[in-house]
Amino acid sequence: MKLPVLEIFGPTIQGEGMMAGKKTMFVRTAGCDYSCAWCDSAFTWDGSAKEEIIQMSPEEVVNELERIGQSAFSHVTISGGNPGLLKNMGALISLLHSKGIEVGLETQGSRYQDWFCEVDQLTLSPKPPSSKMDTNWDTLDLIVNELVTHKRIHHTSLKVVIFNEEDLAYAKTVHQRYPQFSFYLQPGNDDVLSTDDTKIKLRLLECYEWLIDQVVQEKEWNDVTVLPQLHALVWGNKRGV
Ligand SMILES: C[S@@+](CC[C@H](N)C(=O)[O-])C[C@H]1O[C@@H](n2cnc3c(N)ncnc32)[C@H](O)[C@@H]1O
Ligand SMILES: Nc1nc2[nH]cc(C(=O)O)c2c(=O)[nH]1
Ligand code: SF4
Ligand SMILES: [Mg+2]
Repeated sequence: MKLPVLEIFGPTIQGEGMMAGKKTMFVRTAGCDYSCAWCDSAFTWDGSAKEEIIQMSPEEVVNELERIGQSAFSHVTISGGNPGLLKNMGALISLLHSKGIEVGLETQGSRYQDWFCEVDQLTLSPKPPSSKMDTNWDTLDLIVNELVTHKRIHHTSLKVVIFNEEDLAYAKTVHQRYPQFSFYLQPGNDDVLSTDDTKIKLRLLECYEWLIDQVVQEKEWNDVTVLPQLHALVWGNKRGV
């Protein structure tokens, strides 16, 4: 019943999507079934941090969250890697709920788990062409059908990262295929290795402005939300924030 954990950090703010700005702790699991060309967390799957992976029980995860967060949090975001690969995540979610802590989770939507229906804010982030990954639409349809059947629409959002016009066309396909979910567009960070914070921040704002310009023109984008990665704007490419 252990989970491969790579990082536990916080309290910080959720930098992305439907809960952007919300105070939260993070649990980052190791391992991903994708290898996105621009992944900002490649250390979770490329082997570079394999010595840092700790197999932890749900109780050990909660103990560590409470050790570093004290009582200064009531929300936990689980990300990765792809936490959707882990069949036994349900036990951690139940334990957090039993302590009155809400749970958000980030996944690309390449695998379904029953416990998706227990997540308070589930973000499905299918990957556009610039990632060089292919979307399995049958799997994404299955996940969406399960979430709709279990009345999870208001606990779920879609978020697509955008680097170019081809990505925007892909995002439009996703939005039109699953119009029932709130939809977020996020500018891509094209320099995930840079340590020059001033340069990163200016570049991210430039990409954010470009994305806003694209969206405001078009009727098809009338009910989307365009948000940058707030943590990247504040802290650049720093890990553990
Ligand atoms: C690191 S991933 C982990 C969760 C899951 N594997 C996923 O991709 O949804 C968390 C979020 O960061 C986004 N992301 C990763 N690299 C990015 C980049 N270079 N620029 C903008 N967003 C990025 C992903 O699209 C995803 O929404
Ligand atoms: N502050 C903060 N917000 C985030 N939202 C999604 C993140 C992720 O890496 O999944 C992330 C992260 O790493 N930090
Ligand atoms: S799916 Fe998420 S963690 Fe996996 S490679 Fe892509 S962005 Fe990185
Ligand atoms: Mg991140």
